[in-house]
Amino acid sequence: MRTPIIAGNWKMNNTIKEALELIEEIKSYELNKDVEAIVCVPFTCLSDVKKSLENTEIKLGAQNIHWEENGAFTGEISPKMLNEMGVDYVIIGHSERRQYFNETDETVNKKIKSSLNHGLKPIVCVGETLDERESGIENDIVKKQINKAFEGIEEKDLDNIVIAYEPIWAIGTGKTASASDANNMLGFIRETIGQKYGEKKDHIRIQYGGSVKPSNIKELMDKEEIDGALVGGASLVAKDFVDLINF
Ligand SMILES: O=C(CO)COP(=O)(O)O
Repeated sequence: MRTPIIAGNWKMNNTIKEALELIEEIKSYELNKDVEAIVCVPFTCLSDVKKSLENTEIKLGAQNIHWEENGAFTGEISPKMLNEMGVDYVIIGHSERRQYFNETDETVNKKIKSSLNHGLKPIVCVGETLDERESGIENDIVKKQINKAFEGIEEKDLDNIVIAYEPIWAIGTGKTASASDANNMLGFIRETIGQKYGEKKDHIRIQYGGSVKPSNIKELMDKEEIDGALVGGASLVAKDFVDLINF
């Protein structure tokens, strides 16, 4: 039985003051304890949000990481630094980072390994563009992303990794993959993991992401392969995020 997992990706939103207001509002609601809830906040808010999450079950996530522990990498943040701040999860390979910041399958792989070595749980993002889907090559694209991401990753680490399938054409566009399309792709991802790790494939949690809202969460979560959601826009509104956790 895989624990459902709802993660909010705040992206580049919220000052510290705004972040604390949002967390306070989320905390004012009763949350389903059977669902793992995570907020992935900007680096600048990590420390304050961590304090505000004390005595709650909500986990803390970051949105990126460098694979080295330290060194001449101006503007980057290392796993050691995130670890010190009490971060539990880190999003790796989000399509916005692949598109705007030269994230590649190779750097995604290095970041996953480094996160695991420092006790951080990676949320590994994969997904195809609209062009790729219309050309019918979405499975090939996602399979390649998964295989590269998991190169050199040991079976014992699978319990600490989450995969997020986010078709790029569904992010922030209001277009959601249909629940059955999403379910099919997640099943395909699980099979791809199974080709490498056998039965362990049933342990790994796979999220869907892309215009997830309170109005479509139930249909998505009812699907067998969908273990949770990685949520952008709706995670910035306290009541919506709470409704997603309490789907
Ligand atoms: O990119 C996403 C989460 O990482 C999805 O964003 P939206 O939920 O705003 O479509």
